Amino acid sequence: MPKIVAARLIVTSPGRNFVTLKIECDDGTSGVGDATLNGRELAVASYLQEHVIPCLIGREAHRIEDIWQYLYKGAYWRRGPVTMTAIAAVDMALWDIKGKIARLPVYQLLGGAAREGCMVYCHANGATIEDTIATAIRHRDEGYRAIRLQCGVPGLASTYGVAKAGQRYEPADADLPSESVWSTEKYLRIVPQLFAAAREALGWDVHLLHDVHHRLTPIEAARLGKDLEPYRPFWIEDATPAEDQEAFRLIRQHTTTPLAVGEVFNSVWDAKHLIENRLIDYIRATVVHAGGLTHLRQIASLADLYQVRTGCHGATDLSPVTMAAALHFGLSIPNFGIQEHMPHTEETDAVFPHHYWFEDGMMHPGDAPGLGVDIDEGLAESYPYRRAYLPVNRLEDGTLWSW
Ligand SMILES: O=C(O)C(=O)C[C@H](O)[C@H](O)CO
Ligand SMILES: [Mg+2]
Repeated sequence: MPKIVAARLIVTSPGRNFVTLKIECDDGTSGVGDATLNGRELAVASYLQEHVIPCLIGREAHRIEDIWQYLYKGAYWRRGPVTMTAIAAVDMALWDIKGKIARLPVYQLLGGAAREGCMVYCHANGATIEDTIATAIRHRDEGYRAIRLQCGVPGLASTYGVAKAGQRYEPADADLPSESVWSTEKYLRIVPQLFAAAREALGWDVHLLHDVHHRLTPIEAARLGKDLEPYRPFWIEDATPAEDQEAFRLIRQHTTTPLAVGEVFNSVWDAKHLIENRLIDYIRATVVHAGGLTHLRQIASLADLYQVRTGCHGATDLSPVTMAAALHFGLSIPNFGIQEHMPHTEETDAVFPHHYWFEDGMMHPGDAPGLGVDIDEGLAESYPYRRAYLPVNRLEDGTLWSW
């Protein structure tokens, strides 16, 4: 049985920060795991370096479940984004190692392909409705079958999901948190207009999605859901902050627009009430922030009992290692719904050579043994870490609000 002899962290910033864990075994096999927590990268790196790596040395790499339980129960302090991201990195690297030793892609170890590929959604954003729709048309022509629409809000200088003129959208945009101003009233006027224009321009054969990004109260979210019903959105996401889980019952009572929640969740316990009470339709927990493949499978299994499907988070702050793991996961589970796909920059793709591919609106993890993604450590070294924060958000009167 291969034993873990070394584990090290690679922190790199090819345009944005990524933390990667590489585990090495005495038979020469190695595996990689993503440990990136946007804006809090070094907290996870330090947790791994100081508290996890010393416990890994000498353990049998094949005992994934036991190592998971050891790191979770053995820490005494459970859950939380830093802990669960660190455990996820170890878990991904161990599945990668197991696949390489078995000479099988990870999805085969998880039960094999349950579908031909994973339907993905991309992002269309623009300062105006017209700009957003022009981008959506381009993405549809590239083959995407599902597109998330976000547009600027007249009267607000910036909003979540919309890039500055001529730039790619990247939320961690400054050395210290930048501040944006938010108006629910202005926002609720524009989004139904965006969806009406999108159906007019794109027709009905493409799925349309929208991310509220935690900014509405339950009754405002209910109104948005109702207003969007005529345009049949695939989902609205994070309609209200999910700490207040009963709030989703109120939203549900008013609208049939499907609800997606959970990109900030890190444990099945965060999702249990929402799932068991049928308060959501899609669970967005991800491999990297929810304890790796081992724990995300548990979340998906619970969700499957209640006909809740997965819609894993896949923004650019999740590295190509997570993207690969998400595709192995999505291909193999019974209740896959959709996977977010926000392509990485060329610099990031070069640092993380990978085998996954996109065709005709679907992605596939490829058939390389393990996760099918690696890290070019020499190239990674040429992009040193740069501190970067997510913005904060305030109402027009200065009240701090959810970003
Ligand atoms: O991709 C999404 O749906 C997001 O909401 C992206 C998040 O803002 C981003 O990952 C935060 O780091
Ligand atoms: Mg989101």
